[in-house]
Amino acid sequence: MEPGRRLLATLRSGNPGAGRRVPARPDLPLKVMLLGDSGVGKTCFLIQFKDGAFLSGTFIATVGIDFRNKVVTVDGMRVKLQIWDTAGQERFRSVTHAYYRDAQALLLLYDITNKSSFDNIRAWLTEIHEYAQRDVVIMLLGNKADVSSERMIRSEDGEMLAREYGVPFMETSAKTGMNVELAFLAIAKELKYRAGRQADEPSFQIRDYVESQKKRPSCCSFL
Ligand SMILES: Nc1nc2c(ncn2[C@@H]2O[C@H](COP(=O)(O)OP(=O)(O)OP(=O)(O)O)[C@@H](O)[C@H]2O)c(=O)[nH]1
Repeated sequence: MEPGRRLLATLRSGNPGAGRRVPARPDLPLKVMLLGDSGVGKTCFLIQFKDGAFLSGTFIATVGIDFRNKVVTVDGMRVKLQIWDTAGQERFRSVTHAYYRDAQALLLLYDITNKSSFDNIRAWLTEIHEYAQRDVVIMLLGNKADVSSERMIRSEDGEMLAREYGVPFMETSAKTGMNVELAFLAIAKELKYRAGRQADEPSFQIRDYVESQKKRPSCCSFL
């Protein structure tokens, strides 16, 4: 019996122990990592999700690795996301590699205004295949979609690369919040689904879900 129902049943039965605090239903803990070149917006992406705020102004590169927790509710279940924000700079790679193994999901970001951050995605995927779990959930994100005037990478190119690697894709903005929550929710849904599908639960396809829910930047690219 679920803890909530058990509490209700105990209260109804008038059991003397009914006044005791019943522990909340345990959260499903999940580890997510943010990866991508330095400056693509990983820290801002995390802050936007966690606090709904955008860190503008001087760019301060992450040193090593840091994490934040956020609980989301997915189809009635509390999912505790532990989100690791990694330093994109090359010199911290050996530190961050050590954390790949424990991650159940990876959000891999590039910056749509920075071509080299997109060109480096293949190298990131090679590292991921080397260090992460085989069944890790990967999502490709083209961040800074709000800066359409400086766009260097077409949305179609992001889509093509994602299709080649069989991963879901969307463009995001840590500044406006576009698709930020959706990225984490889609991952939480996928991992919750994998953790234990209920008999009456329909099957879940993360790519279909992302395609049906994602917002597209309002202005098309100049490319
Ligand atoms: N316009 C716009 N600027 C962004 C966005 N995301 C991040 N930025 C800016 O890009 C710069 C780098 O952002 P960070 O989040 O610090 O980048 P990072 O990927 O964490 O960088 P490292 O810690 O070095 O790996 C900052 O000046 C941010 O204000 C976005 O979605 N839109």
